[in-house]
Amino acid sequence: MTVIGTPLSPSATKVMLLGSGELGKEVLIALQRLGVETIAVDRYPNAPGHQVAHHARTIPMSDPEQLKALIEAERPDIVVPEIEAIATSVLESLEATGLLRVIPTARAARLTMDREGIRRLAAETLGLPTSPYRFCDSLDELRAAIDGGIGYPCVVKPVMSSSGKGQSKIDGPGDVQPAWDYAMAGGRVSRGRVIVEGFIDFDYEITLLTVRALGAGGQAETHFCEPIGHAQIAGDYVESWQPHPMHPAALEKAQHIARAVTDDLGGQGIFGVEFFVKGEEVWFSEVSPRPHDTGMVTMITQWQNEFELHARAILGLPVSTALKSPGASAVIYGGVDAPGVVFEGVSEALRIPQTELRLFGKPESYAKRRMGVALAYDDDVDRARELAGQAAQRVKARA
Ligand SMILES: Nc1ncnc2c1ncn2[C@@H]1O[C@H](COP(=O)(O)OP(=O)(O)OP(=O)(O)O)[C@@H](O)[C@H]1O
Ligand SMILES: NCC(=O)N[C@@H]1O[C@H](COP(=O)([O-])[O-])[C@@H](O)[C@H]1O
Ligand SMILES: [Mg+2]
Repeated sequence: MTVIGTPLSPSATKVMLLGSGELGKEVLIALQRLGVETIAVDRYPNAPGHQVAHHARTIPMSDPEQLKALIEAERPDIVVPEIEAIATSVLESLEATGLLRVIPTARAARLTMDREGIRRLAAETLGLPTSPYRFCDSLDELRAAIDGGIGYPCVVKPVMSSSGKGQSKIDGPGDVQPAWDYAMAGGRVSRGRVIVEGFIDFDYEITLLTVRALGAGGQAETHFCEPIGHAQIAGDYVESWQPHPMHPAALEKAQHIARAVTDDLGGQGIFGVEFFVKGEEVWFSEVSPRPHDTGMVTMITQWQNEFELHARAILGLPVSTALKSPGASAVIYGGVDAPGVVFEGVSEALRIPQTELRLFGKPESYAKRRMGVALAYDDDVDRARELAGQAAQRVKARA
């Protein structure tokens, strides 16, 4: 049974977020509402989550010594990874002491830290359908992998990256060298290894938010949210909507795969399981053992959004994945490279009916940095997409 203490007192239930961007910020808000004492950690000061937590700490989270020292100093009950680039060996050794819990598990954080652990688990251990793939450590190996069977078109990604950073599509031999160079420059943590995947010519792609929470008897239970459709440009999500209609056979396959992956990863919390779908055929793409960027739409579509679901599941509380209304989200990019930007058009955006905005408060804008998101609801999901898109377009950052 869950008990929650009083923040800033000896009885406090303390949760540390490793990564405090837009997703962590909402998890922190959900935890605060449940009376949890929160510690937000990120690699740079004044990250979105730093601005709403009880405590804000800035360290390079991929440095094992600094991460260990911080966790030992703060003594959280629960550690919640929010990005993948974390020294997960430290989490595994601390979890083994039994003094704290890692969400969902330290092993899940390690396996999803880079693309190799999770891809080999899904495709080779669990036998799930994925794109064909090879891992390569040099340009020559990349060329050999493509010529040796992956073929064209294909997609190259640094093994450790997200939001499309360092990712490119290769249509022919002339694209190989630029794709390699871009991957080397674009990973979140530099490492000379990439995955090359055969290109899947899908009809649509979805995120299936999957929650592992505790039932009344204390046993793990799996809950699925309605499928979230999304559109990506250069590997980064620009728009998402929920629900995305699916053929019942495809939905059943996706749920079956999501259950297989999340059962193996174990623990408590929400997972964003990504799929490519063509007709009734379904490919597993990847999984985040944490809230998913495309799931920001649930801030307007679900009674319990993905951040609240994560907070509840982490704490061992009951969850509901029920839909409140169909809806959509549209990303607001920085558009400019500048610190301390000013957002114009906010009231014009919110004059569009049935919309909401989130401005994340990132201290510095880059042209392609996600700075906010517009949300809209409507019984008609296409109408919701139009409204969210219009609202996002009206918001402009300036230096
Ligand atoms: N093998 C593939 N075939 C077709 N499209 C692909 C393939 N791999 C990736 N993509 C496209 O690129 C997008 C991003 O890929 P992926 O999810 O692997 O990258 P990511 O950097 O981990 O993104 P995020 O962290 O935002 O989820 C996918 O959602 C899809 O639109
Ligand atoms: N696809 C993963 C994802 O969306 N992660 C989210 O982006 C933040 C980093 O943003 P930044 O690169 O702008 O600092 C992360 O902290 C997380 O909230
Ligand atoms: Mg992805």
